[in-house]
Amino acid sequence: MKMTSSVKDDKHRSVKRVAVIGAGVSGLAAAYKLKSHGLDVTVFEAEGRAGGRLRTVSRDGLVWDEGANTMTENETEVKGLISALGLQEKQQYPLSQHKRYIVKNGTPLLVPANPAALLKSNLLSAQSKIHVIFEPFLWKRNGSSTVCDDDSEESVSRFFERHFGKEVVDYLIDPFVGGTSAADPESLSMRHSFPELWNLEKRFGSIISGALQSSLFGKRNKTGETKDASRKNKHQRGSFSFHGGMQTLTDTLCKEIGKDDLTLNAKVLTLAYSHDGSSSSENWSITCTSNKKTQDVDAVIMTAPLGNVKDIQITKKGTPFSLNFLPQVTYLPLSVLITTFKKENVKRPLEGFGVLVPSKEQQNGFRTLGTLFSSMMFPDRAPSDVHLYTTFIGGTRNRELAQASTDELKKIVTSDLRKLLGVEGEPTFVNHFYWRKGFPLYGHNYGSVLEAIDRMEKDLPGFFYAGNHRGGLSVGRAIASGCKAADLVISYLNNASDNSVS
Ligand SMILES: Cc1cc2nc3c(=O)[nH]c(=O)nc-3n(C[C@H](O)[C@H](O)[C@H](O)COP(=O)(O)OP(=O)(O)OC[C@H]3O[C@@H](n4cnc5c(N)ncnc54)[C@H](O)[C@@H]3O)c2cc1C
Ligand SMILES: C=Cc1c2[nH]c(c1C)Cc1[nH]c(c(CCC(=O)O)c1C)Cc1[nH]c(c(C)c1CCC(=O)O)Cc1[nH]c(c(C)c1C=C)C2
Repeated sequence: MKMTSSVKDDKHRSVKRVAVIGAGVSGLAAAYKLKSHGLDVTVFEAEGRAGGRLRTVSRDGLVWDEGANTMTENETEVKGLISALGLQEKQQYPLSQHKRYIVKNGTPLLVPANPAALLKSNLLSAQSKIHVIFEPFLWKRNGSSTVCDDDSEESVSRFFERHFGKEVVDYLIDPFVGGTSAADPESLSMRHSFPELWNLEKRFGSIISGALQSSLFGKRNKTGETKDASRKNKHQRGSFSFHGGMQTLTDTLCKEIGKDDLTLNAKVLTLAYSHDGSSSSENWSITCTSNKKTQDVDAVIMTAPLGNVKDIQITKKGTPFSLNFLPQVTYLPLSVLITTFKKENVKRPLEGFGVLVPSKEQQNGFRTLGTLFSSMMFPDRAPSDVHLYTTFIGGTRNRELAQASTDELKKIVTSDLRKLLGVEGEPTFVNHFYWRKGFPLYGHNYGSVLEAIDRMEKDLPGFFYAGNHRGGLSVGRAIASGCKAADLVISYLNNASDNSVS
């Protein structure tokens, strides 16, 4: 009787089989790439739906995203994927997306888009503006006289305070990191959150002169790298979504991968590596919740959050492979509240992307992290007589509040939007989605998390890790990480075949 779903005696079949664990955007991008390369792929997804943190809902004439709302095309892998899927026509660019607001003293102020606007803006005091202009000279006097050494885990707040002063941290950096990671600048490691700026300091000292010198150098340099960069800029039209919401991307990926190769409600429980030296094929056996049968594959791409990987029982050549070396990853909880208000009840609506609330503004009674002006960005996502808003609550700033009831959060959101936009009365529609583990924190121990991922890959041949725990939190970075893992699998399998032939 055949106990496994693969053909055990067909050791030298030419088509290799790969398991992708997790059907978030990184796993789906990896699976799509492997399949396009002619490999057999099975995607295992624990939940009853694919998409992970890309999650769009369409109801009552509204379209909203409960996870990622927009993405960028900064990574070449993203551009390649969108074009391979033929999704360019479905890309939806937000109206007035460069208008972003930060709250100061209770009032939303436009974020300055360039240095001249910064000088005119009320977001910073005259003293802070001078600090920014003279950063090339002041940063050395303010901070330690030497550039930080590689191993220290300096926080984002300390780094920027050394360069630009406290007010810049409080009213630019704090809201920016809140709106891109739900974290606060004290908890984040500079090296892991802003590696480019971290390296810029190492090269040039001053951030401003470093940025100027590297852009000048880039303009003078006529090498391929510069041409690439300018080509890239041409195509960078900012953030975008898709018609129908962000899930259009993962739905399209699922369609291309095909139902038969995507198993939902299939939480992976065990992974066994059993290379016996006789063949390069089918070294991995997998069991999951949906199917008691073992599935045999040649390589594995893991995209489940590291916290979940710890729950998987892994064995190597019959012996338990302990994952005790994986450090604890801190996760940030987040609630996302969708509200609509009749247009006539919003007295001071703002056009643009959205508004961010710095931590300091809690002293003025604000409790949310920020709100996206969803129907201002995408007018087709709500009936024309209402405004649709997407508000974020929780993160490191307020872990408890992230878990509050819908009713309590509705009051908090309404109160903040009353102060910011002049909403009156109750929202006409409310929807609440709670992410218990919304984001991994790129905190001060993040170096050890990355080392542990490297160790897993080194000790487990044919095992590759991808997703937003490595190399960045954004959708674009997750896609790039999935595509890179797929490339590594392809060369691993090619090498394995070459070795088994010789
Ligand atoms: C509220 C919110 C807003 C965001 N906004 C933006 C934004 O505007 N722009 C942006 O660029 N990024 C945004 N992000 C970040 C971005 O959405 C994520 O970083 C990205 O989608 C992560 O993709 P992933 O594939 O790495 O992980 P995930 O999407 O988390 O996918 C991992 C999958 O693995 C599955 N899984 C777990 N354990 C197992 C197991 N044992 N077996 C099988 N499957 C398993 C999970 O169910 C999940 O589907 C946001 C995230 C959140 C939470
Ligand atoms: C207020 C909370 C949050 C808002 N969005 C997110 C949170 C936690 C999640 C999020 N948004 C973006 C990313 C990707 C980050 C990246 O590394 O690219 C994540 C994880 C996109 C994004 N949102 C803002 C910026 C500046 C970016 C980067 C891309 C871009 O510039 O478009 C700012 C921002 N986020 C929120 C609001 C209301 C807002 C600005 C007004 C909500």
